[in-house]
Amino acid sequence: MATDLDTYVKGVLDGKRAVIARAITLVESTRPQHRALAQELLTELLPHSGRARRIGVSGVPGVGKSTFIDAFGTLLTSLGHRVAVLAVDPSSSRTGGSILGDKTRMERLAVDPAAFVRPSPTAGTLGGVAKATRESIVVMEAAGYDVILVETVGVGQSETAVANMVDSFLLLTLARTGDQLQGIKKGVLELADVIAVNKADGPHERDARAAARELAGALRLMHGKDAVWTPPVLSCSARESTGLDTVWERLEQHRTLLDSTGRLVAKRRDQQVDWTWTMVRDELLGRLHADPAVRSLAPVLEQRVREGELTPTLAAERILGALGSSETDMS
Ligand SMILES: Nc1nc2c(ncn2[C@@H]2O[C@H](COP(=O)(O)OP(=O)(O)OP(=O)(O)O)[C@@H](O)[C@H]2O)c(=O)[nH]1
Repeated sequence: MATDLDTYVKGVLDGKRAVIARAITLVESTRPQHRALAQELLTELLPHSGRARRIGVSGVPGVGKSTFIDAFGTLLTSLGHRVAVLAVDPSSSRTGGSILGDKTRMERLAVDPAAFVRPSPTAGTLGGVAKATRESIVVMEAAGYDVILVETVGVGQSETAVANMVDSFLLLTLARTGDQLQGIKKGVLELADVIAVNKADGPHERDARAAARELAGALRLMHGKDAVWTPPVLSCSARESTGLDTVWERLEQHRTLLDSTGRLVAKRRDQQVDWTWTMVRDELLGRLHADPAVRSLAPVLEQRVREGELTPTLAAERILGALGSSETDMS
């Protein structure tokens, strides 16, 4: 059933779940006629967006992200918040575009009327998935959700992509001490604003607390004593819903700090500009790979570079020179 722009806008602003779901499907679509309508919709919704707390949640598979988001989201809705859960997982085939996958992953939240759980778009490339998620944030905020949790798989570039679309970045980790700390990628520690050692329950509770203290010390060294914000390291149990209130408090503190220093506005503006250039780069790359002249020229040039007959610099220049030209024999 085709839906017109006004129906989309009104339905989203009224918080109608079926329309919100269709609006997100629209912004995820790569079909040209959908893209045009999606941009019109986003233009209408943009003035109604921007008021939510945007939080990234990351951690390696097995750390307990689903359990955490289910418990954390439930805590937030009990405090009166409306919570949207989005995900960036370009490798995701687990949901196949249906919401069922996440319904079973987040049992309580999926049936909570104050929450909306949306699985990662299965668009394929990270650029495509990130674009759809960024635009879905606009839809969810316009629909009145005031906490947006963006989940990411703890591998590859997805974390950086998510860090670039949220205000605060929460890293979930497991009890590790000493040498095991090396196992946490430094890059992801640099993105983290709050860290929580999960599964601090039963026999693991003491280990988790000790690991949190050790990691906190490492972070103080990393950030220096004059840092405006040193990421706090907490411990929690998603399974038993303990320590989650402190995680929320610290995320709130981080957001208040950003807000009071004017950095939240600056950060979001920078993210918009960053997003623009990311899309320009993705689009250019897409055109490059689809260009007939480039496609016929590239294998020849690659071969000549392999044979040492042509420098990579000259080959790159020729590839770029071929873009958009109908000449195919430029080797
Ligand atoms: N003891 C304990 N186990 C937990 C806790 N949180 C999650 N788990 C368990 O850890 C396993 C992985 O949990 P998931 O929530 O599926 O974690 P995940 O692999 O990061 O999640 P996805 O990537 O979303 O699939 C499950 O067996 C959970 O029951 C916790 O706080 N304590």
